[in-house]
Order: sequence, then C-alpha cells, then structure tokens
Amino acid sequence: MLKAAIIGASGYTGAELAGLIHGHPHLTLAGLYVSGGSQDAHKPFTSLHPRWRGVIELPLLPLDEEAISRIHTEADLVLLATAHEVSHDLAPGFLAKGLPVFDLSGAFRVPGEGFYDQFYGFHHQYGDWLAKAAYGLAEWNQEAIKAAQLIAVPGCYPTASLSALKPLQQAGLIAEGARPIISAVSGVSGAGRKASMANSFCEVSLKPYGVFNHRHQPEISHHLGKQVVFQPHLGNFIRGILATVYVQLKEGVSDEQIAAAYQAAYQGQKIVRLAGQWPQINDVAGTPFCDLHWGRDGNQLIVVSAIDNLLKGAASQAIQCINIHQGFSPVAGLIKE
Ligand SMILES: NC(=O)C1=CN([C@@H]2O[C@H](COP(=O)(O)OP(=O)(O)OC[C@H]3O[C@@H](n4cnc5c(N)ncnc54)[C@H](OP(=O)(O)O)[C@@H]3O)[C@@H](O)[C@H]2O)C=CC1
Ligand SMILES: CC(=O)N[C@@H](CCC(=O)OP(=O)(O)O)C(=O)O
Repeated sequence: MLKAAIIGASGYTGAELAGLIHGHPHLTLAGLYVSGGSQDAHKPFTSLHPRWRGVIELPLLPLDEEAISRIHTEADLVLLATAHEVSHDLAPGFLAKGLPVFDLSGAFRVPGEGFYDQFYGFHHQYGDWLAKAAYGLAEWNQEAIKAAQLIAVPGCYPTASLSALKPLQQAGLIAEGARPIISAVSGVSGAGRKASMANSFCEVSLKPYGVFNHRHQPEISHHLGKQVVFQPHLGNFIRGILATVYVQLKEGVSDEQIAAAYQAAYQGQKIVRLAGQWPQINDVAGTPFCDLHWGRDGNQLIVVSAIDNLLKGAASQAIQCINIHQGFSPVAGLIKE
C-alpha cells in the first residue's frame, strides 16, 4: 500500500480525496492536514465531515515543521487540496524530497511569462517546476503523467470543456478562425468550503460571473491549442458542472467523422462516457464520470459535458492521475472492475 498525505483535508476536495483513498485498493491515508493555524486543527475529520463517521476516524493535523518532516519520511506521495498560492509555496519542498505531488490547485497548470501575475494575482517563483509539471487530464496525457513528479490536476470547468472539445480539435473538425463557445454552470461547492457572502444560501441565484476574465479561459485555450470563449455561471445546487459547448464545424464534416472523433478518443475509456442522450448533472453527481453527447444543425455543433466538479473536476481525476503514475489500473478505487 502506498501512503498518501492530504494537505487541505478539511476542504471539499480534500474530504473527497480522503474518502477515495480510504476505499482504494493500493492507497492508504498517511495523515490529514490543515494549515498550521487552522481553527480545525486537532479536530476529528468526522466532526467536519460526519458522513465518514466510524469509517475515517483520523484527526486533522496542523501542517507545522514537525508535520512536514513526518510527511517527508512517512508518506509515499502528497496531495495538495489547497488554494493556488498555498500549493505554489508548498509543492517545491515536497518535490525536493523526491515525493510525487498531485496538486488540485491551478498553481502549476499553465506555463507562460506573466500568466500567474495576470490571472492569479501572484508572481510565480518556480518556473522550473511549472515547466516540468504534467497536466493531469487523465484520458489525454497518460505518458506525461507517468513520467512527471509533479502533476497539475486540471480545473473543474477545463475538465468538462476539454473533454468535449479535444476529440474535435484532434480530428481537425473545428472551423479555422472560429472560437468554440463554452457556457457552463457549476454548483456552489466549486467555490470551496470557506464562507463567503456570494455563496451563502440566501444570496445564491443562477447568474454569470467572471465575464471575459475567468482564469479557466486561458487554461482551456492553452491545453486545447485554440482560443475559446468561456462563460461560467453559478447555479443554485451543491455539486456538478454542466457545460454546453457551441462549435462551428468545417464545411463538409459528416456525422460519421464526429462520431469517429469521439470513438477514437474515448473507446475503452471507462470514465468518459459517450452517453447516447443529453447529459444531466444528476447522472454524474457523486460519480467519477464525465458524460458527453452531441447534436448538430448543419455546421453548428452542440456538445454537452457533465461532471461532478469535486470528483472528475478534482479529487477522482487526481486518483486517476495517481493510478496512471503508479501503473495501477486507471480506474482503481473509482469503479469496481
Ligand atoms: N471545489 C472545487 O470544485 C474544485 C477545487 N479545485 C481547487 O482545489 C483546491 C482546493 O479546493 P477546495 O477543496 O474547494 O477548497 P476548500 O476551501 O474547501 O479547502 C481548502 C483546504 O485547505 C486548507 N488550508 C488552507 N490554507 C492552508 C495552508 N496554508 N496549509 C495547509 N492547508 C491549508 C483549509 O483548511 P484551513 O483553512 O482550516 O487550514 C482546507 O482544508 C483549490 O486550489 C481549488 O481551486 C479544483 C477543482 C475543483
Ligand atoms: C463555482 C466556482 O466558484 N467555481 C470555481 C472553480 C473551481 C475550480 O475548478 O478550481 P480551480 O480554482 O482549481 O481552477 C471558480 O469559478 O473559481
């Protein structure tokens, strides 16, 4: 069994990771950590996440110097379920000790001068690690994920969007010069567990945000190799993302070519499902799946993609990355085989 330490284990994605690792055939928990000064330090994990009562009875430990030394010597791999700046600061220390790091934040996803200053509001100090990190879009990047020591698990909207668009881009079916348009709705858990006015029960209403300035637009464009228009919306539900993607096809593209592009990309892949009907959040919430379906009218294609933002959009994709990195079955701990 490989021992996995989770930093940020009291948060939404960290708690999902704890559950997935607890149930994984080849992984075991090597500690659940929160910040050194956390108000939750030393509390039982289950006092924050009671659904794991009697199952994961571990304390939330403060990430102080002693804890970091303990992780260096006792853990086989580290999962960072922390804010971007926190992951940016923590990852290099674990990497220097030779530990593989799977980072759920955006801190190592997009190389490029000035990118983090512009879209994340901090200056990136670790260009060498940023250049060496593998982008953990599991169905698309297996060789890089296997080889890298640092895996940057994609954002939730980019996972939903890229899963829909990459087969078309790879097959060369998208019209030159046309920008695919992604309109996506996320559940409120996408914003994390920390309280904020915008995410409080009485304030949440279906609405757009991040118009023309969301950091996932450049993340999607970079990893697609084509500029996109991306518009996120906050929905009044807890978990899940539904992305509707509008694509202008090249002249003369046939239904068979579109179907072949998706078959070529996902045949034999168990996590991305070609749903055969329009996806809905209820079908994927609480699961590691990404459901896709498409329809067309002439050269106008619509693809719909649905995922659970906390799972395929974060924690279960991180587990897919660990599985690939370690040579386990790609779906170990996610789907019974
Ligand atoms: N929520 C989602 O759907 C998705 C989130 N992500 C990304 O994953 C990361 C985690 O997200 P999410 O789970 O939603 O976040 P949460 O806000 O729910 O959790 C953050 C966790 O980090 C801990 N933490 C904060 N500061 C530190 C620190 N200095 N050292 C150690 N631990 C710390 C928090 O505990 P405490 O403050 O008590 O220390 C908490 O456990 C983020 O980068 C997010 O952008 C990616 C894809 C989807
Ligand atoms: C509803 C909501 O607020 N969602 C988050 C996306 C969370 C995510 O994918 O995470 P990364 O920050 O790691 O990219 C947002 O739009 O910022």
